[in-house]
Amino acid sequence: MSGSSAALQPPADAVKPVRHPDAPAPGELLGAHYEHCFGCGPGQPHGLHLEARAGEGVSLTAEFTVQPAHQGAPGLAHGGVLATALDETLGSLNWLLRTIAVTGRLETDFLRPVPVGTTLYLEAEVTAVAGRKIYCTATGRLGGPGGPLAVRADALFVEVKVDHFVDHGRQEEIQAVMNDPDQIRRTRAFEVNP
Ligand SMILES: CCCCCCCC(=O)SCCNC(=O)CCNC(=O)[C@H](O)C(C)(C)COP(=O)(O)OP(=O)(O)OC[C@H]1O[C@@H](n2cnc3c(N)ncnc32)[C@H](O)[C@@H]1OP(=O)(O)O
Repeated sequence: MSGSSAALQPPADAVKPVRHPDAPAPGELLGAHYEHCFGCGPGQPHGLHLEARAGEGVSLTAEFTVQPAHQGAPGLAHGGVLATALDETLGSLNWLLRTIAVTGRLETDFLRPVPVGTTLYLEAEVTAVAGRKIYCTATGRLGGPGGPLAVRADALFVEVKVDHFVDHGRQEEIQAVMNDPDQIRRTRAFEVNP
């Protein structure tokens, strides 16, 4: 079964998303937003090391290669890891809007098993925005853009202030980010508009 629930249907007053004028150009790699992010950070040895690239409008593509550390069943990717890849890809869209937002709801369809060693090719786009609510959708294909559809997701992200992280995050990590002399790295840790 597939298709998103009523909770992920944009309301009647939803509008089309607007790409931020300073969003990276189509084709540009977005880079990791935070070194220790499990989804994209280079500082996580068993992380996904997902690489996202800006697309046209408010869309992007991303890739990640399933490693032995990502197994659930023997030789197959864990479903939670695949959901993480979708979540990270969808979350990266907010950089194109220059909005700080967190996942409120993520609905995932697992359509085919994904073997270890496979590169999952992901495509995502924001479909609608209603106030603080950002509606988006993503697919993951085996091997490349024309590969078989393996996973898909619909999600709702909710815009938050940077206080969301400062108030709830462990002080150790928040302080380390705040003390980073690199302003871009500091702001991107929370995907904040610099
Ligand atoms: C920095 C980028 C990192 C990217 C990494 C990948 C993304 C992530 O994994 S983020 C981490 C996982 N997510 C989280 O930890 C979020 C935890 N949840 C929260 O903090 C809160 O519940 C939060 C912020 C989502 C919403 O709370 P709050 O700010 O009080 O807003 P709230 O008033 O409840 O909701 C706002 C609107 O969203 C809707 N909404 C909120 N949650 C949901 C949900 N689960 N399903 C449907 N609608 C929802 C509400 O109904 C409300 O709608 P309306 O405006 O029409 O009344």
